[in-house]
Amino acid sequence: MLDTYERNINYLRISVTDRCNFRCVYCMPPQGKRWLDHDDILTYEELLRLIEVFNREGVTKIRLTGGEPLVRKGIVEFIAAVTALGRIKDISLTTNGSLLPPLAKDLKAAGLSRVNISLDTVNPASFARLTTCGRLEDTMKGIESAMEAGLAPVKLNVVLTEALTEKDLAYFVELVYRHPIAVRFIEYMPIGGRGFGGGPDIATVKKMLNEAGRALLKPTGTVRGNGPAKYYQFPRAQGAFGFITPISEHFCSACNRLRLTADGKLRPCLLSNDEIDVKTPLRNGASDRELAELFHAAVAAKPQGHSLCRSSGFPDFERTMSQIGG
Ligand SMILES: Nc1nc2c(ncn2[C@@H]2O[C@H](COP(=O)(O)OP(=O)(O)OP(=O)(O)O)[C@@H](O)[C@H]2O)c(=O)[nH]1
Ligand SMILES: C[S@@+](CC[C@H](N)C(=O)[O-])C[C@H]1O[C@@H](n2cnc3c(N)ncnc32)[C@H](O)[C@@H]1O
Ligand code: SF4
Ligand code: SF4
Repeated sequence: MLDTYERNINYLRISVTDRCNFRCVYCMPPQGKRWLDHDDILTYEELLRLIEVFNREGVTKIRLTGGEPLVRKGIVEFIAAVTALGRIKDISLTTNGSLLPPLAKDLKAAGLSRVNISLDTVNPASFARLTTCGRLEDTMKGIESAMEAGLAPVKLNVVLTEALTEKDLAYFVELVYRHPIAVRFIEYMPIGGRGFGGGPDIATVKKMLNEAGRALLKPTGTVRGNGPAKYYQFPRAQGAFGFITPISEHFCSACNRLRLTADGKLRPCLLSNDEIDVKTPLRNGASDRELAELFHAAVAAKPQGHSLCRSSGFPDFERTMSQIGG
């Protein structure tokens, strides 16, 4: 469905839970957040109904996120049910990877196409500090299991922090030469974390990658995805690097998405507090037509760009990133 600015909205990011087994410093406060009660979270049946209705309005790609989507029980069966609808072309998932090893093969068999895994550094101490309670080794095993299961292309999400070192970049260069992995560097967005600064900027990272790879990264269009990353490749490398620049070079003119929070709010823009409640009407017996109208309202409410584009600065965010799904 086209929005006011002629953007085709065909992608829904669904947060299946606000819960997480990590506490990344840029994503949530150190004490975590008060979790939603189970009753406040959309059930899988409710999610399936919304997916069917929104699919008729043009949604063909879905990403499951959270919090950590793999902490929610029944996720494999849910993905199988979405697959069984036979209408969604691309089902993907964003995860911290730590819980993937026992699930990766089942997720693939259920119809999950691919995973994006967060990995900000390969230094175990820095990883533990950034995630507060994560272990590097668990996420590394998760990445291996995703590759073995064929959840391809595996993409890594690296938020730019001061923990990112030359050693990390050398590791990532080696990785993309050897494996068909996409490593994406993401600018920090000031939303709901502990306040954050430092870390190299994108230009510095690109320069350091060129030095570490002893070659020049060239733009490439070969990486499958629905998101905002711009991709580059070294000659003869199997994988690629991507850059996600919501701050220095935003991509709002190509925005193709809505978000659905775990507690059933449709969010027209990641970086705006506006939300439309679908859970209450859904639970009060709304018809498919009425639910479709809420989808239309969310599409109509999509801003042309985030508030920094309008020079009014970011608002005070009411939710953390973990409560929206990134
Ligand atoms: N500002 C902004 N950031 C986004 C948007 N979509 C994703 N991001 C950020 O991009 C990073 C990577 O997101 P992912 O969940 O891995 O998904 P993706 O890159 O959109 O997915 P694919 O391209 O389909 O693989 C996260 O930090 C997101 O918060 C968006 O619409 N606006
Ligand atoms: C909120 S997480 C949810 C999925 C999963 N728990 C994970 O970490 O991949 C989704 C993505 O948002 C990114 N993210 C979280 N907080 C961010 C911030 N303040 N700025 C930029 N990206 C952020 C994470 O690195 C992750 O790649
Ligand atoms: S980025 Fe993902 S893993 Fe880290 S705290 Fe947020 S939701 Fe959890
Ligand atoms: S900031 Fe908002 S408008 Fe811009 S790409 Fe992200 S969700 Fe879309």
